[in-house]
Amino acid sequence: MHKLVLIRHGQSQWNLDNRFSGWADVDLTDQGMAEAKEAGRLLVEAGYTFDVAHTSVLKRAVRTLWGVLDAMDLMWIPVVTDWRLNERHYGGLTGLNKAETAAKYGEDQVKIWRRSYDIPPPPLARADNPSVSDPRYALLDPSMIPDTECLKDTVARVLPYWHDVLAPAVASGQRVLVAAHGNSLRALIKYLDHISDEAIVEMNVPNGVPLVYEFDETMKPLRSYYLGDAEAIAAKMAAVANQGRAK
Ligand SMILES: O=C(O)[C@@H](CO)OP(=O)(O)O
Repeated sequence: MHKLVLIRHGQSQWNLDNRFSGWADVDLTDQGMAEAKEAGRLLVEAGYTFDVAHTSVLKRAVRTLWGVLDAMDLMWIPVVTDWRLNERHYGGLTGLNKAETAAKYGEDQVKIWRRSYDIPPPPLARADNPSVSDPRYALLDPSMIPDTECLKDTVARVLPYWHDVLAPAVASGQRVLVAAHGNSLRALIKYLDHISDEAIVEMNVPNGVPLVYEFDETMKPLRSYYLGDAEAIAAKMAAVANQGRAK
């Protein structure tokens, strides 16, 4: 049997401020860093260790990974950063307050923008897209840099990373940790658990909680589970869902 551990970053400043983040490079709050350390502690307690870690090119995921690895005394393992693990691009909503956006456009519209499978938020104008001139994407063909993304678009970049990089590593026996984002993880989870386009709308990933996947020898997912207190995890998931309320 093979195992893989996924973790969404801890609370970011814009999670706290309830703003759409997407590709904006927002840092963790002190609580977010504490969540990362606690996740590392839980992983040690449950007997986990890792040979390699993968994360996005956004500091809230990178720093979460650092916190987890620090708590596990594993800061020496190889770390691979890749833009394909980035959060879903939030287009023209990036930086806006979610509750204010819901008050202006309605909660239903915000839920469509946040959670529908194939309806993207309004795009950024190319000239206003800071990622185009961001050095971290300099090696990317500019046509690959999105101006907005729906979850389907995120699936289209996350799955090649799964098939080409992550799944072969796990299948070869490496113990892999992935620190990423709510929607890049929803993209992967949708694929691994065969979740329908309709059902994925109601699925929210809590901040800073390790999610373990078990696979058979052919990399067929057998089961998955979060580590930690079930009630606290359910409360964190509900809090994520409620971010789209007008209040
Ligand atoms: O703002 C974002 O980029 C994401 C994750 O924090 O939010 P949401 O849960 O609304 O998709």
